[in-house]
Amino acid sequence: MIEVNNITFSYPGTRRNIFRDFSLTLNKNNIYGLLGKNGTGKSTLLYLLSGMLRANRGEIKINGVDARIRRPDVMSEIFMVPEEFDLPPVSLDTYVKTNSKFYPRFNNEVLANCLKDFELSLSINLNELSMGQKKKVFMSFALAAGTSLLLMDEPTNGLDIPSKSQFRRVMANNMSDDRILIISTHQVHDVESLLDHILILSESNMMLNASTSEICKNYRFEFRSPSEMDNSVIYAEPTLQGNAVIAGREAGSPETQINLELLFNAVVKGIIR
Ligand SMILES: Nc1ncnc2c1ncn2[C@@H]1O[C@H](COP(=O)(O)OP(=O)(O)OP(=O)(O)O)[C@@H](O)[C@H]1O
Repeated sequence: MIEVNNITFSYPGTRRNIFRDFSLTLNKNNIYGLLGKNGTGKSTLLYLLSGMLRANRGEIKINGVDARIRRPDVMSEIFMVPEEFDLPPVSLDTYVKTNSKFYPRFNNEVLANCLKDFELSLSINLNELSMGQKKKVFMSFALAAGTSLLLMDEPTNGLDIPSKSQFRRVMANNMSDDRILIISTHQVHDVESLLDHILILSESNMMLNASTSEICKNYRFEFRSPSEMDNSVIYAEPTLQGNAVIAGREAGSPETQINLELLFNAVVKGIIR
């Protein structure tokens, strides 16, 4: 469990509080989608959770331990895949032998399976990879590390079209009950089928903090013709297939799949809270 308790944070040398008296609780066995407009603080929040940035006030507790302490046993339970990163110019084998020892539950079988799903070989040199291939290797390593908290910033940026469905398969196959996974992204279609919980961040506060089951229980996401636009419609956007609609869901009516882009727009406009 992660508890963010009343944190205030501004970058050194700046006056603007990115977070002010901000709190959040995250529970294990959940894949969280962290959404928000540019500059709202999604990456900053991931860095704060990882312990790489420190809040000016308040505290972040990872499984009951203050993240700022950076105790080795706490750090070995956290893995962050940033949006951009470099890997050292070594073979994957050398990289794994050097770095896997920091993660007590590192699982070579998981690494091999993830790389296979991404159609990558185990015998590769990290300096011979494209950015997209590096991302697949690093995400495979991250999943194999078996940490209880896994943070991913824009994981599908730079992945080609087939790799995006490979990504969903890899994530779904390797998510275990005892983990918290947070995916920060603007590529909502790449992740919407994976998520258990949606967090929508606006400047310094959470505009939506709801499980996908709660959202599906209360709302229907569908396309409607102009003649079907009745009082049940809460939010609508015109599209080529008709109006994309969020409508109130009557008890007993079938659940629909969340249209995350539509939900995001409705929340940002203050129509759904
Ligand atoms: N190193 C830094 N120094 C000062 N300000 C920073 C720094 N990094 C980010 N910021 C500011 O903090 C705010 C939040 O940035 P952050 O990168 O967390 O947003 P984001 O929601 O991840 O944005 P995006 O969707 O564009 O990736 C922005 O206003 C940004 O200008």
